[in-house]
Amino acid sequence: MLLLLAAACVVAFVLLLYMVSPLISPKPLKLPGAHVVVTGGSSGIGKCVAIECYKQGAFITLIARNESKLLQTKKEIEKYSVNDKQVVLCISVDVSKDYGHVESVLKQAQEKLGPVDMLINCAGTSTTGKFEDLEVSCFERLMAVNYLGSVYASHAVIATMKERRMGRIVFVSSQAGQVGLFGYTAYSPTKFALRGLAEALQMEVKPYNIYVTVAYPPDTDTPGFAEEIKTKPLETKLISEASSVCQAEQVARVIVKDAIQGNFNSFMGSDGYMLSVLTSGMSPVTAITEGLQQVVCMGIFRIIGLFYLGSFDSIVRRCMIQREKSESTDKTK
Ligand SMILES: NC(=O)C1=CN([C@@H]2O[C@H](COP(=O)(O)OP(=O)(O)OC[C@H]3O[C@@H](n4cnc5c(N)ncnc54)[C@H](OP(=O)(O)O)[C@@H]3O)[C@@H](O)[C@H]2O)C=CC1
Ligand SMILES: CCCCCCCCCCCCCCCC(=O)[C@@H](N)CO
Repeated sequence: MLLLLAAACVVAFVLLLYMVSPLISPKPLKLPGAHVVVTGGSSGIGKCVAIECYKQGAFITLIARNESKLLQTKKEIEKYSVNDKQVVLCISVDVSKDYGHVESVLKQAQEKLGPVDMLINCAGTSTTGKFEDLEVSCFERLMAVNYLGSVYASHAVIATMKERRMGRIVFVSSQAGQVGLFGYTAYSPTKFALRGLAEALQMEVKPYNIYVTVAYPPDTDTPGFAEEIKTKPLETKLISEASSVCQAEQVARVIVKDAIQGNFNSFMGSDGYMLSVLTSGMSPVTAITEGLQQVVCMGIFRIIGLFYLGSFDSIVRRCMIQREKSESTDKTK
């Protein structure tokens, strides 16, 4: 009897889940004919995101500073056209400098290609090093580009999206925006900031059928990453080995898929999954099953996470001892 009751409860619960899930899950965005703006679209992840959207029939606006890189990328993207109406527009602007300028170029882009359906904030840069070795200007610069750059572009398109009651905004954060690690004192806070912005903004714009996505890519093989690795402290390199290096095409595919579906969280790989569950906090869910998984897995992932943290601490300690040894032998020479 009791067993029957329990079974009935389970069935009722599952039915309830199915009933409420359409309330939570957004309708997918249709990319064919849509206008997609990609900041940082001339290189790395942004370029691959632009190609992925173009392949699916979107019109693209690329935003970055270097004009020749933009034009070269435009040519590269155009090879993937799926119809002869598609356009790739290039805009050279620094997203971190003057809001008025960013606003006016986005207005021009909308006059040419129509209102923005999806904005992907991918322009960003990274500098690693020990806290005391990084100049304070570096903290200011990274916050300006990675955080304020995303604020400016999003601010410039949100009013039209609200009027049209549709749209997608993507913030490209990082796994370093979910956990603070050795060497990332200047970079991590800029990526954590995007998460706070995204949560608050999502709550404001959800009734207008606008969905916000935060992507947390791991180390990804891009020109930016190649630059970063030149000055990376040994500790940061060793710690980062906990998560493998991804290809930009692969990362872009996941970001575009999640953005189309309106998922708040976008991650890749098993460590990406664990980090996202662990750091889900008060972030919104876009499927009931997502919430359930978080409830069930949080505790066990915390235990796994503590082991990771322990191993990171021992990497840092070993490197410190090694450094001190080599410094003292240097002195005796
Ligand atoms: N690669 C990685 O390992 C990871 C990267 N990320 C994030 O993904 C994003 C892209 O990274 P990635 O592809 O490696 O970077 P790249 O350095 O390869 O590309 C960066 C792009 O952003 C543009 N950009 C940089 N600064 C500005 C600015 N001030 N105004 C306008 N455009 C700008 C660059 O063009 P230009 O210089 O001409 O302006 C370029 O198009 C970044 O936000 C990064 O933090 C997240 C996790 C991992
Ligand atoms: C249970 C929990 C598992 C935890 C696993 C933790 C693994 C952390 C590795 C993080 C690597 C940092 C990526 C930064 C990438 C980035 O943004 C820069 N490359 C930008 O250029």
